[in-house]
Amino acid sequence: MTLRIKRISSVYIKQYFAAEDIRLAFSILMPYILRQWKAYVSLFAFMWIDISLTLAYAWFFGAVTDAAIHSDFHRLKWLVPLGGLFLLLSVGSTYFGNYAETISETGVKNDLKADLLKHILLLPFNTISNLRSGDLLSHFTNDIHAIDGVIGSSLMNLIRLPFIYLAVFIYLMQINWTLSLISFLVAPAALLAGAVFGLLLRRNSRLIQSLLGNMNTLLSEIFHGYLVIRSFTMEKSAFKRFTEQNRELLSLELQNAKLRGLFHTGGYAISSIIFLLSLSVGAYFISIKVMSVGALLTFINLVDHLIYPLTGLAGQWANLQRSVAAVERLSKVLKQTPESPRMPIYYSSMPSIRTIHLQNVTFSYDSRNPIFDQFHLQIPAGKIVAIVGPSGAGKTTLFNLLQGFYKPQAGAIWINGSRTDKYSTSQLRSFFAYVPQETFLFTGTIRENLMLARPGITEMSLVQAAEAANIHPFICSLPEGYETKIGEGGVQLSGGQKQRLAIARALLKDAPILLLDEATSALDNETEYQVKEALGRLMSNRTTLVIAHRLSTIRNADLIIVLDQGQIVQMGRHEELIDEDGLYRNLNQVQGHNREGAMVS
Ligand SMILES: Nc1ncnc2c1ncn2[C@@H]1O[C@H](COP(=O)(O)OP(=O)(O)OP(=O)(O)O)[C@@H](O)[C@H]1O
Repeated sequence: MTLRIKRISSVYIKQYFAAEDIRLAFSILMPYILRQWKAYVSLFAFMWIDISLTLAYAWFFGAVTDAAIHSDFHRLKWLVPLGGLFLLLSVGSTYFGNYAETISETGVKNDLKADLLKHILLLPFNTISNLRSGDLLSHFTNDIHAIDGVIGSSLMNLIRLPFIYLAVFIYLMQINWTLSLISFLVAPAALLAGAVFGLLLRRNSRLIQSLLGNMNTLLSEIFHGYLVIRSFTMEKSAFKRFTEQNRELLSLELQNAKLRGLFHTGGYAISSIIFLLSLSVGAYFISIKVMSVGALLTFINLVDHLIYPLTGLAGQWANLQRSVAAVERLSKVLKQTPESPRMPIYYSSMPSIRTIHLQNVTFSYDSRNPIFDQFHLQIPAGKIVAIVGPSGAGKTTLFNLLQGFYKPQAGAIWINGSRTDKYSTSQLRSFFAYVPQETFLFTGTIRENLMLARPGITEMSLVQAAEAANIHPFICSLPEGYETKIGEGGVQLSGGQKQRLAIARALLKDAPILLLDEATSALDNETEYQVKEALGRLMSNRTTLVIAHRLSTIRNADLIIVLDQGQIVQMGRHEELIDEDGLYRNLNQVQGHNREGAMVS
């Protein structure tokens, strides 16, 4: 039994102090705190001014009272201006102390926020795909704001409160040691109440933080999947999931409020008892002439400083723990190894491309089910190469590997005679202009969306690219032309218009390898023909890899590679492959094309 109690209490003590978590939090935050060292040194100085002023004020009240009782006008003459000086000092230190606190807290938070985003932008694809977008958002909206306890006033209070307690206790002992000892008697009760409160509050705060992350994930899913929710009449179930989480949050917040309420009431009760006791015993001491009225006033003024540091310490400790939990959540992202130490930059000069070569490439997303196993592929320079194959064959994965979004577990990819892992991320990304399967446009104007492909582009190149993608006439038909705002994700555009903008953006990048993943799938036949014609001109001096499901779109390709379950099952030109008894002919037949690639009526 005693062993069990010992074990339980050791678990609680461990949980309460959580030394390892605190060490981790400080190891992450210390560089940011040190960057704001001037603000922290000022805060430390203001803390001492504050402690000194607390004692000085209490002494002042006593001295003024005694001087008034004894009609000592000579003393009052210099005491009153001294009080004014204390007041000025107090106002000044409060103002500058608050200012230093804001600088230190916001400075740390801003730097941390910037570094966190930078870190996320540099994470490898396989890491980022395992992190939930709602949690990532929650790091910025909740967690960073919850770190106050380890960087701001709570941290300072953890240092300040023991000092103020000690300073006041020594001072009060000199005034009247019997009275001081009475207040000392409640110290264990105050400490214990604080400790229990701290532990419960910390546990609740952790649950709240994690629930906020879940709610952010749910909300981001609702907003991104808005169309699906409305068309599948999922409004009720989405709303129900949200209200359930919201209710859970409310109940946790209420528990927190109850805890705080209980704690503050307890603290208030203890303070009031001590006040009454001190006043009664003090009044008795005055009546037997052991104490002056001024001394009692000083005592009463200060005695509260013997209670709130004890109860307050636990509150500050709970704040610190809550912040430690927030840093712990941030550390899950921060400890992930970035892909490269620096942000890649845009390379404008277009290197000439010779070949792309995949040698013995083995790759799997989950290290268990290989998408490619000992895969070989030689892509000739300056040609149009089409990749076809059934869904899930590995076509997009091939594009992902080429661009270095994922690294093969074995084998190597060579571009221009060098292994891709020998290129910096900036160099590697400069080789490719990519039109992904799902078009993504940014909130802003058409011009802004095109310009991001190549900073500092001339108006002529911009228009040329838009013309090549057959989107220029449409842009000119809009009242605000290139300055038209396209809404979040380009919601104000049709699928085909978005796709043509994405093609123009890729063309503007002027990279030597063009990767088109179903880039014309949203276009009608006429537009597709025009875009392809324009693309054809642009493809002339670059290597183009095209993924296409509609086989009619790739029959002029220089080389068609037929992929099935990560293997090349056929390779050749359309005319050669259509004659072979194989997957390519089957796929053609399924799509109802004849030998020339025309639709069979
Ligand atoms: N991020 C990922 N994590 C885990 N598995 C993935 C991931 N992306 C794709 N896969 C799996 O890898 C396989 C190949 O997918 P890939 O997207 O390359 O196929 P695809 O040939 O481009 O298909 P589609 O024509 O349908 O676009 C599929 O089985 C898919 O489930």
